[in-house]
Amino acid sequence: MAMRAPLSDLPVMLEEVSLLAREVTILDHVTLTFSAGAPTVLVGPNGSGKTSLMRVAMGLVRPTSGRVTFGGRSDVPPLRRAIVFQRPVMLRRSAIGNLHYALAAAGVPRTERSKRADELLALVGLSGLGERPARRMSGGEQQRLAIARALAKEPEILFLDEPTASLDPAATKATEDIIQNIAARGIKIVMATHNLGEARRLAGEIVLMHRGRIVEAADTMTFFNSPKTDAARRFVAGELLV
Ligand SMILES: Nc1ncnc2c1ncn2[C@@H]1O[C@H](COP(=O)(O)OP(=O)(O)OP(=O)(O)O)[C@@H](O)[C@H]1O
Repeated sequence: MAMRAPLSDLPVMLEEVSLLAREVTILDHVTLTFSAGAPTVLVGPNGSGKTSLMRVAMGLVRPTSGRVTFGGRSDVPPLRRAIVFQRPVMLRRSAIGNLHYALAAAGVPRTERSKRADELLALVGLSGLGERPARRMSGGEQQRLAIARALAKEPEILFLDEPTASLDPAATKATEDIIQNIAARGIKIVMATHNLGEARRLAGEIVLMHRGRIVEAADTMTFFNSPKTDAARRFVAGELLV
């Protein structure tokens, strides 16, 4: 059995987090908590800071100021956190080969890897495609394989950056089903999307970002039915936030 960290990374808390790059403010005093439970969906215009927020919350980037803690501790290595980027890069191997690599990196013993890889492929609906060269798979298949790969380390929290961007409706539905399935297993999902229908379908809570700030954070019903800020009202109505 792989050794399990005895402590939880949850909740992931950002307190007054700001991030500057070359004097440009990318995140501006963001305070937000990701707790176990239904998915948190990040929405907001291009460049509003969704990806940057996830990178900071994952612990990949240190904020310029403010604090990030994982289960109350700082500087916790990302053993129980995973992120799938918008354009995941696969190794030049089969789908199964990619999963074996991730399982080895996660410390899963060699004798258990084949069984686990098969389970992960099934979880993302790719059973039967294990021998395909990963880089030859379709965009939607690669996105699902990337999710399976991220699950190899049995994360408590999984960050997904626009997992259905550029997918057609059928592939989007398949990916949404997988996300719901993962959430139902008790893994906290935090994801960015530009698809408000998807946000409505998947989210327990919605966080609207604009110019590096959180302009509204509320449970999904409240966000869509009675947004408090003018920006959120306009966003929900489909107007452009500039
Ligand atoms: N390392 C960096 N150096 C300079 N600027 C950066 C850096 N990282 C991000 N930015 C800028 O910060 C802003 C926020 O980017 P981010 O990718 O977080 O936004 P986003 O909300 O995820 O956007 P999108 O919806 O387009 O994916 C953008 O203007 C981006 O160009």
